[in-house]
Amino acid sequence: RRQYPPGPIPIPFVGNIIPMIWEAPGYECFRRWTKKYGDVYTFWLGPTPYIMIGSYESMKETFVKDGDTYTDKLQMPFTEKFRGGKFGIIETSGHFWSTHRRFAISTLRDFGLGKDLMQQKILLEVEETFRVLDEGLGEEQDVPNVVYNAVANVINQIIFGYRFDESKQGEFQKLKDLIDIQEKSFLSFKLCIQAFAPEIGNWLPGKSLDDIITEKREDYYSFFYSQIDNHRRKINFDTDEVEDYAEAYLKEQLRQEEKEEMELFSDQQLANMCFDLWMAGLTTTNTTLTWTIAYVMNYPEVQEKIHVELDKVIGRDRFVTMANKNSLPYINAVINESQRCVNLLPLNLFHATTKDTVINGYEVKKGTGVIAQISTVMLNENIFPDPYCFNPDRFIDEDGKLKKVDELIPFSIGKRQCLGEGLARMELFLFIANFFNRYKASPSSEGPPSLKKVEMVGVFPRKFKAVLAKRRG
Ligand code: HEM
Repeated sequence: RRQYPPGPIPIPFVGNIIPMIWEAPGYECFRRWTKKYGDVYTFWLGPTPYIMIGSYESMKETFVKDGDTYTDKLQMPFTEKFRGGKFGIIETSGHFWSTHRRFAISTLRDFGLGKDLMQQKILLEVEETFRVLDEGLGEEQDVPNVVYNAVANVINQIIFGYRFDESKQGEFQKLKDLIDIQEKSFLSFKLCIQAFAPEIGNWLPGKSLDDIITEKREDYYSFFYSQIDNHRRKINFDTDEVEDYAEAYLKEQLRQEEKEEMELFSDQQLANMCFDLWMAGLTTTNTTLTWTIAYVMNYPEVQEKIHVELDKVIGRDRFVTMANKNSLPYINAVINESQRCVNLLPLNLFHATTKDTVINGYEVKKGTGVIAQISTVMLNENIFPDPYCFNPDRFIDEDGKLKKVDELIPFSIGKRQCLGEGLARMELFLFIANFFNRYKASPSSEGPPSLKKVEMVGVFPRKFKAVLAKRRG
């Protein structure tokens, strides 16, 4: 331990994971350790040390100013087994990772900026959401379920070019069940321990990670491979026009084959890229949206201010579009504050150093785990006084304009910062602004949605019912 920055004393085999699991969802132990040991300390996940970077300033010194040093990943053995090797983007490193990251970013950027495809696809889902919710006006409705379907349709449209309409409900239900099982699995104490401290976890009773991986892997990948086959059958290689990510990838695959560099753009990598984009794009955005609606419903004065702003700037019966974003500072402040309070990833994703380096005076070897502790930064009371209080006004300045606060980093920081940030921001804005422009949301007979985070290690979608009234039209 002496070679690493000081931190909490690890217990053999489990390291420091017990407080993280006990103090769900995990923010408080990290905040406590940052106060006790400083903004750079060591946290042990089972037998592996991770250097935690717990302040914005230290993240800038490391992840930003020396970005290339912090881009590697340590792949967990169970995910390598699930994927069938080192594939995808979230857990790969080096040239392979940077090639696919560049390709995915430029493809998404092309959809967003070049052709406005992204906004069109999202607005289509906003419209569909209205159609479904309008059918239950005045009754208690499962709003999160409607939001979930919409977000799943957006990501599926972007990756595979189609939405789950009536004819695809069976296929969609199968995927939903799989995601549900995955979420529930990671809420299990055994699986958490097994993932991070296998020596102990393997001995606990109940289904093992290996059992679950073997059971579910085929179900997931058969969906992605059948999509790839469908695309290959229909694709027109004679034009450079692309409508979705899978099509863009297959065309790039052909270009690479012509250069005889086939391994980089294999089908297995495409299936894993789709898996990563699908999962990362669905669960994060869905969770943030459901919590945002839940926060607003708990603060009627916030909903009132949203309505006043929308009435002033947008007016009656039209969609809010990205062109209106800069004229709606209060909605932007509500989304910022929701993202800060949702604080989706108490631990964030793990990185590793690409070379020997020095962190806070400590010599650190290549391949050492490092984590940008974004949840601690977003709960720093010096930047965000009374940090657990939901207060969108903290993002509004004296002139009523949106205040930029650097420490708001829900998408993380550095070269592996969220790749879907542009898409996510667009979805959050278009869904929240249009939802509250159309409806007033009131609590069901059970009261406003609970804002308690009880699950271990993560933040999960809020489940609640709401009664909606149409504001106009
Ligand atoms: C509100 C929504 C979202 C939030 C809060 C969020 C947050 C994050 C965070 C914190 C990371 C980890 C960055 C790090 O390693 O330091 C990440 C990575 C990632 N996100 Fe998101 N994300 C969101 C939506 C999306 C969407 C819509 C997509 C897909 C289009 C996406 C795709 C990814 C991918 C692929 C990575 C891994 C990037 C890499 O390792 O290079 N995310 N995200």
